[in-house]
Amino acid sequence: MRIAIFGVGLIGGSLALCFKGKPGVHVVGHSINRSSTEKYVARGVVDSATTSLEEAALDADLIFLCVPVGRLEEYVDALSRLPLKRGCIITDVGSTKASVVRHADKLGLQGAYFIGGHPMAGSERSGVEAASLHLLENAYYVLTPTENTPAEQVNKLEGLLKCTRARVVIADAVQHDDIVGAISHLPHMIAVALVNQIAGYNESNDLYMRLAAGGFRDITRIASSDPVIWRDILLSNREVMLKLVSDWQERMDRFSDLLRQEDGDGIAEEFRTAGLFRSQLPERRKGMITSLFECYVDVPDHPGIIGKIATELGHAKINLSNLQIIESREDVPGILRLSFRQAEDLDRATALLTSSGYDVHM
Ligand SMILES: NC(=O)c1ccc[n+]([C@@H]2O[C@H](COP(=O)([O-])OP(=O)(O)OC[C@H]3O[C@@H](n4cnc5c(N)ncnc54)[C@H](O)[C@@H]3O)[C@@H](O)[C@H]2O)c1
Ligand SMILES: O=C(O)C(=O)C[C@]1(C(=O)O)C=C[C@@H](O)C=C1
Repeated sequence: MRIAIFGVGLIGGSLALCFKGKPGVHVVGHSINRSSTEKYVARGVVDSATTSLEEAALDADLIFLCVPVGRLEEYVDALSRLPLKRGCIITDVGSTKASVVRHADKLGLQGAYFIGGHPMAGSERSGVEAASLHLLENAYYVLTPTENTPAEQVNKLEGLLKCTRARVVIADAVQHDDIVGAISHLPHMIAVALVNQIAGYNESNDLYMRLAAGGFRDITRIASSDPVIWRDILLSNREVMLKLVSDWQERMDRFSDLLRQEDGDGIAEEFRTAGLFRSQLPERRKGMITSLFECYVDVPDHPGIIGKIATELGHAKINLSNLQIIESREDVPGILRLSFRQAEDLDRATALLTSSGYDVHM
């Protein structure tokens, strides 16, 4: 089986790593730059790489388009002009689905099938350097076949995606964009607006930046995402975003009213409602390179306490992937953030530390 990946960056590279080395599979990477193709091979992410679109697509059974959303349609067009292998499946990983699915449907590929795709995993990092074999593990992977897509082809793609260990979900492309606009694209816009607002204040007083602690970091991680990738996503989902921004402004207006009216009960109610909904979110799944499985441990301000916790975990053969002190002040208990690569390690660490008398929370 020959799998071609156009754009071997964070997502394309992570997919390539999932397929590479499987028996009978050859993964070919495509980039418009020779230096990039050399890098893909040197890093061992693909079996071969080329700058030629024709060469990459030739005889491919499966083609993944992993370029910015704004480039997807021209790739579908270019592929439609090539003599593709009969039964070839072309899929993409773009964060919006309606426009590319509509475009491919209109085009009517000869002997090949287009099935829109979107793995709901990622990170604020980009490029092949950020690719990971585990990125998509346990994440939802949305496929958006249309009524013209044969079920057999969808099943074939679903079967191939098993290598990623993601969970496939079938959705309508337009509905996908409404929902993902709300739970992914809007948060990115809010994070960026918030960072830029604070950066403005910081120009006259750098204490803003120096005091920015856990809360600011937690809500703004995604503001460091790639500008071109996100420009394309937001423009492609423009209509949906305009409605969502307007709803967001209404939410902010509500907060302004509550503040103006000094309505403490109303403010507390907003937090209560939000906390309740958030506590019902599905269990945190792996799907991000940076966050993985995490828990927080309240630690007393004793010298050597961090070493003691790390040693306890080590003795129990629990693999810690990161450890961060997020709050530590004299005479006040601190908070340790522990990150693990496996859910099982998180569960075992929680049980162990709780039985040793530590307060562990998620
Ligand atoms: N970053 C995420 O969290 C995330 C998650 C799911 C899906 N996606 C989608 O995956 C796709 C790729 O995003 P990524 O995060 O892997 O980005 P990336 O920047 O890591 O990779 C993009 C790849 O496309 C190539 N590329 C960039 N501009 C190009 C152009 N003009 N022509 C041809 N190739 C070009 C780059 O060389 C790179 O290999 C996007 O469509 C994005 O919407 C991103
Ligand atoms: O975790 C992140 O950094 C992401 O931005 C991942 C995220 C998301 O918003 O959840 C971003 C874009 C994708 O299309 C899918 C996933």
